[in-house]
Order: sequence, then C-alpha cells, then structure tokens
Amino acid sequence: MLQQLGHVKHHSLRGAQQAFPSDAPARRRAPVVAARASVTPTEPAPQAPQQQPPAVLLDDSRTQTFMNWARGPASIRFAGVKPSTFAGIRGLAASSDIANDALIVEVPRHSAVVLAPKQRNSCPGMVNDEWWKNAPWFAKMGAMLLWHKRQGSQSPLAPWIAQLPADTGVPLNWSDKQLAALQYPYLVAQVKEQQREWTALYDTLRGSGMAAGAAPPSREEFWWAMGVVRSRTFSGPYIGSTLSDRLRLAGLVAALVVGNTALGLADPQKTLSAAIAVFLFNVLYEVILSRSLKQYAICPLIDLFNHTSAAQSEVSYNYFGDSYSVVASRDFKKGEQVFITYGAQSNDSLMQYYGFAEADNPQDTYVISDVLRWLQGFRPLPPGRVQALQGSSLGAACLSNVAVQRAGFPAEALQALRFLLASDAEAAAGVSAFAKAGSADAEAVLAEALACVVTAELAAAPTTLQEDLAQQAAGSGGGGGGKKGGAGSASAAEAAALSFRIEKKKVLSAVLKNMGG
Ligand SMILES: C[S@@+](CC[C@H](N)C(=O)[O-])C[C@H]1O[C@@H](n2cnc3c(N)ncnc32)[C@H](O)[C@@H]1O
Repeated sequence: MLQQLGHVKHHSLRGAQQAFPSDAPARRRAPVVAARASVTPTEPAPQAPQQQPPAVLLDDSRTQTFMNWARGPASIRFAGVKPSTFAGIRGLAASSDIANDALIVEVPRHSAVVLAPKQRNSCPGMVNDEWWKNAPWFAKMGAMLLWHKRQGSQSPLAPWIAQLPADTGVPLNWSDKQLAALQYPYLVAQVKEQQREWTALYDTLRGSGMAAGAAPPSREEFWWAMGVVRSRTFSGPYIGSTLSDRLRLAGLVAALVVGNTALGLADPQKTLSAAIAVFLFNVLYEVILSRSLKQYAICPLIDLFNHTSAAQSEVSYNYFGDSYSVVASRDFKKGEQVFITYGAQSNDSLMQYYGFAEADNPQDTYVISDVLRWLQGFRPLPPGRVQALQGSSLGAACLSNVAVQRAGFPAEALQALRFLLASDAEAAAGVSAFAKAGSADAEAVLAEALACVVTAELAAAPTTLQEDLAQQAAGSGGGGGGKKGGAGSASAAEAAALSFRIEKKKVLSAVLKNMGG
C-alpha cells in the first residue's frame, strides 16, 4: 500500500464542466418550497444505498499494455485498484481492501495532459499559433490529444490513447429522434447550441487554424477529441511554479547574493534584504495569481474513476510532488467499485458532457422552460400584469428556464408568481412587496399554481414516469444507465435517454410530494 502524502499542499480539482458558468445558464437560486398553507422546506427522504453490480476484471491486451505503461514509463503510483467493468461500464475496482485516507493513485504531471494559463502552442506543426491563442480550453486540449494520436507509437502517451473509448456516448452525437427521447426541451436546446458551437470550432480549425502543410482532422475526429476532453478533464487553481522551479529561483537568488558579496559589489545586508523581498514578492504574486487562474488536467488512470455524488474523493494537485492524486475517503472492500466525485453536478450536465444520468442525484434540478405558459392554464392573469412584471426589477425572464430542485422553486420565481396571482389592490405595492410569503390564503393559491405548473410539465411529456419505469424494468432501452451495445450505439443512447427522463420526472414528482400533493 502506498503511503499517504501527509501534509502536502492539495488543490482540489473538479470535473471541468463546473468551471464554466456559461454551461449552466439556468436560473439557480436557493430553493423554497411552497407547501399548501405553510412555506416549509421538506427534506428529501434519505436514499437506501444502491446495490452495486459485481466487478469483472479487465485483462485484455490493451488494458494490460496500458497498466504496464502506467507502472513503468509513466511512473504512475497506484495501489489497490484494477480496471474492471461493472454491468458493462468500465471503472476501477478495489483489488484488495483499501483503508480510508490511503493514497490510491498518483500521476506525475509529466504523464498527464495539462493545459496551464498562457501555455504556448502545444501542437507544433499541427495547429498555428493564432488558432491556439484564440481557441477555448477544451478545443486546445482536444488538439493536444489529436497531436499525440498523430505521433502514433512515438507518443509517450500512446498506450493511454489506445484504450480511450471510441465513442463518449454523449447526446452531442445523437439524432433528433434520440434527443427527443430525453423528453426535456431544456437539454435539447443546450445540445443544439453545443452542436452549433462545436461546428463553428471545427470550421475555424479547418479553415484557418492548421499549421502550414498539416492535414486537418475530420469533424468526427475533432468532436471525438473534444468529447474525450470534456468527459475526462479536471480543473482547479493554477500554481505558477513547481517546487523545483521555486528551488531553482531560490538557488539563483542565493548565488547572486553570495557572488555580489564575495566580489565586494554590494553591501551584504542590503543585498540579502533585497533578495528576500524579491523571493517573497514572487511567492506572494503566485499565491494571489493561483486564485484567479485555472489549470486543466487529464490524468491517465485517474480518468478511469467513475462518478457518484455520494463520494468524497476528489482529484488533487500536490505541489511538492508536482503530481495529481486521489485519496480514499472511506474504507473499501475488495471487489467494490471505487468512485470519486466530479463535483456537484446536475444530471443535465452529467448527461450533456458525460453521457449518463445519476440515479437519485441530490444535485439534480428540472429546468422548466416556460412557467408562464403553464400558469395561463391555472387561471387567467389580470390584464397588464405580465407586462408589469416585465417592466419590474425582476423581469419576466425569471419565469423562463426555472431550475426547480426537489426542495422546491427558486425564491425569485416564487416572488414573480405571487405578484402575478395577487389582486389588483395588492399588486399595486409592486413586485418588491412579494419577496416574502404572504397571507396563508395567498400562499395556498401559490401552492396550487405551482402544483398546476409542475403537473402540466409532467403531462406534456410523451410518457409517464410509471411507463418509463416499466420500460426500464422490461429491459428495452437498458436499465440504470447501463450501456447495452456499447457507448455510442443506438440502444445505449436509448437507455441513457430513458434513465435520464426517469430521473427528471422523479425530480418533478418529488417537488409535488414536498408540496403535499
Ligand atoms: C472519467 S471517465 C470514467 C471512466 C470511463 N467509464 C471509461 O470507461 O473510460 C467518465 C465517463 O465514465 C462514464 N461514467 C462515469 N461515471 C458514471 C456513472 N456513475 N454511471 C455511468 N457512467 C459513468 C461516462 O461515460 C463518463 O463520460
């Protein structure tokens, strides 16, 4: 068993989706449940631990070559885990009992694909500097992956590249029919936007981004590389220099002090003070810088850990070792799957960027695209009221793309709805008067309206939760997010869409239940 790293400087890295607020434009505010008469949040019922499928050890030649590379040239330290499949999904199984706090995997930075701020063109001869300067982080890392792929067996990462999934199974590559099976307009719109963005990224690369004489990749190759990047990258604060860089700087400063003093060129006391000041400034500057700058890393072997919200283990950067590591956050029994967390993510981002939905994900939300549409079905709104909301500080946009959690609706949406449902006399006080719960009667009307909105959203789906569960139990479309037919196959997409829409409907059903419905 490897030693725990002890008191090293750890910087947690998160699944890279989290780093980009633009990936989560839905309105997410502290949720408030409107119950029938009172407005009391209800805790979701605790979930029973899920039965895990048994581990099937992977010992094909590609995996063996990869593991030999990992423990040999890549200098990856690992103990107690082996690549395995669980109901067809590859992950890491405990190959012996693992104790809480044990270091499980440690990947030196030189064996990872890393993107640091202002990193210079890392695909020489493949893309030009202008493209590199302007491309987003995931396109740069995708290009780095393709660059390594083009080196073939010459790439130091070849055995890792060879065992990457051929298809990430994300909805980006699905047909319109497969997307429709998500039964969720919000994610379909996000995926369509992503398709437009990635098409434009490809066109730019092909049109003006390649280095002179380099052949462009196909669109499929480029999308594959960016898909791999988005489903395997962790991001975290960037520390400008490694410990060895810092020691080199200290050595240089010390040599200058000693040299200047020995040659009688400067007053020793003043030179020493200046040297200390320079050194401290450098350290402080980097500490401050590290708070605002991000690094991105894909770490071979660490990228085989699957995600669960229940896990505590994260990927950390260890400054002293200049490495990335994962430490066990609980005891594991031999044969158990070892999960980590990719950070707090809803099923929307898990599905869009990783191609799966987590059952009973506590971070899950349901984004109702158009609350106003359903509210009109509850009762006609007083004339001019929507316009009044539009002209208010809240605006009517707070009722578009409303992210509802199991615990209820966001406070802003509740405020807008109270205003819309109020009598003319009450509404004359303006929107700001509706931030807090009103009378018991007014809150009861609000709860009824919310139930109507949620029920209408559920009814708009082509199938009910019960029908979906029955379909899943019958095995058509697979079960529990499993990937029958391999990631990327039509049946895998169908199974993923089915498990996703089940989870979405579970969120809305929980909202209704928490409201006493
Ligand atoms: C970082 S990789 C993990 C290793 C991956 N399973 C593999 O075979 O290479 C992330 C991908 O693993 C899969 N994955 C991770 N956690 C999962 C989970 N809880 N359920 C199903 N698939 C999961 C998804 O396909 C995701 O895109």
